[in-house]
Amino acid sequence: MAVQISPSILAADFARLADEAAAVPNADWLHVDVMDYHFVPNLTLGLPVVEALRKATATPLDCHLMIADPDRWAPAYAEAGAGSVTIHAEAAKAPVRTLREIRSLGARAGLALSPATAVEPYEDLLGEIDMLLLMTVEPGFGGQKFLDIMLPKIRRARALIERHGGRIWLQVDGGVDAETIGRCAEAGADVFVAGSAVYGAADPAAAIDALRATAASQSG
Ligand SMILES: O=C(CO)[C@@H](O)[C@H](O)COP(=O)(O)O
Ligand SMILES: [Co+2]
Repeated sequence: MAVQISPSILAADFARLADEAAAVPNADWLHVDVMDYHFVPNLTLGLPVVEALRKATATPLDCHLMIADPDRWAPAYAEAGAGSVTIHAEAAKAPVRTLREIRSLGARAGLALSPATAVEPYEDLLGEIDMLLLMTVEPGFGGQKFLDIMLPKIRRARALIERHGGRIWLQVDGGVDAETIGRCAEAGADVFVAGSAVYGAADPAAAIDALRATAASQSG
């Protein structure tokens, strides 16, 4: 699978989101971190901002829902035009129903696992998803240090995905930068979220090109 880069707008200037989206024309996705003060101790943005962003950019939106009730809200993000909607396994009470609803609305369905959540118990859900998101920091904030202890989990997830036909994208999110992306790619990730490493750079588009090149050089 070709490397994909999904810059997180959590690290962008929220007062200039349309300009910040335009600053990364080479991004495959725009990663939109939705937080609700309940699932995580932070509050970011919700449906009205996703709807506005949808109109402001042609880049597909990769919505990462860090919210307490994804079963209730995830379909609305697909209806708002997100290209991909990812729910957390720790929060969803009816993940199969919710993932099916996301897909039926035309979006890709993602399942996210926080660092302490093992991937193996979710093997039976792999047929319901298009992307598995492994958090490589505790969810809630950008700018945290990459957790190296997640590398074996990335390898195990890649092996599981391959056993199921290799169709599912494997996304890593948190602390992904020029120094850590190569290890993630080598371990089997193929979609890379990067917030600070892109929007903290003087030239965000050049930072994406550099991240993509490093990941491509390390992926198997
Ligand atoms: O979901 C999250 C944080 O909960 C991420 O998407 C962060 O926004 C990534 O930011 P960096 O770690 O790359 O700065
Ligand atoms: Co995220």
